[in-house]
Amino acid sequence: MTKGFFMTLEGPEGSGKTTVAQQLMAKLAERLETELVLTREPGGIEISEKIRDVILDVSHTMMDAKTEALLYTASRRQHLVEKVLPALAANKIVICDRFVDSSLAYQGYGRKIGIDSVWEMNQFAIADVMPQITFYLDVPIEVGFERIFANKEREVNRLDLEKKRISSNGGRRLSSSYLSFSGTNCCY
Ligand SMILES: Nc1ncnc2c1ncn2[C@@H]1O[C@H](COP(=O)(O)OP(=O)(O)OP(=O)(O)O)[C@@H](O)[C@H]1O
Ligand SMILES: Cc1cn([C@H]2C[C@H](O)[C@@H](COP(=O)(O)O)O2)c(=O)[nH]c1=O
Repeated sequence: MTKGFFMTLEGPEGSGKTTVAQQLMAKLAERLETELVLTREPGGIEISEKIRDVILDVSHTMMDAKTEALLYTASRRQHLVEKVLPALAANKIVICDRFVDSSLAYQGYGRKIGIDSVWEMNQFAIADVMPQITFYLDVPIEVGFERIFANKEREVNRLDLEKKRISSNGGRRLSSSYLSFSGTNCCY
């Protein structure tokens, strides 16, 4: 049985998840004694950051959609057991930039693998561990991409290059896919 509190941020690239996560962290730290952990997916720990590098490498244009989905899931599993679950067991508040909803939206809908298949694959990794609350930053995909491409310091990754070609229709599909599986604990 986990203790602590697990919250996640979701939304398209450039929607402001990292910015909001840092602000949330600062506000909570002002008000609470509880220890806070700010982390991200894919990544957050050494093994998962290495998996992130493999996924986002611009030279990996041959990557199969299911391979990509499995890599996100493997990264999630390791991050969960090595960082998130121990923090929750120690009664900490964990704020995570992306979690399983990203896989449902990007791999399930975006890559057309299917929500049920991606959910099933992720169950093997997360075994019913879900956030108590998810904040969805509802920013149009085009606005998010304008922001990130305006930031010359941000390294452009394989997925950014792909999405530069995404039409506004593709963006709307991603947003509506997030909304389609939002649960009662989600602040979308
Ligand atoms: N409310 C906002 N209005 C305008 N620009 C913003 C806002 N919030 C964040 N930004 C800017 O947009 C860019 C992306 O923000 P941020 O990194 O927080 O988004 P993100 O959702 O975490 O992106 P990514 O998915 O690429 O990690 C940054 O340059 C940031 O300064
Ligand atoms: C967790 C997760 C992420 N993605 C995608 C979304 C982004 O394009 C990249 C990197 O994430 P960032 O927050 O923008 O730095 O990975 C995904 O497709 N599936 C996932 O499960």
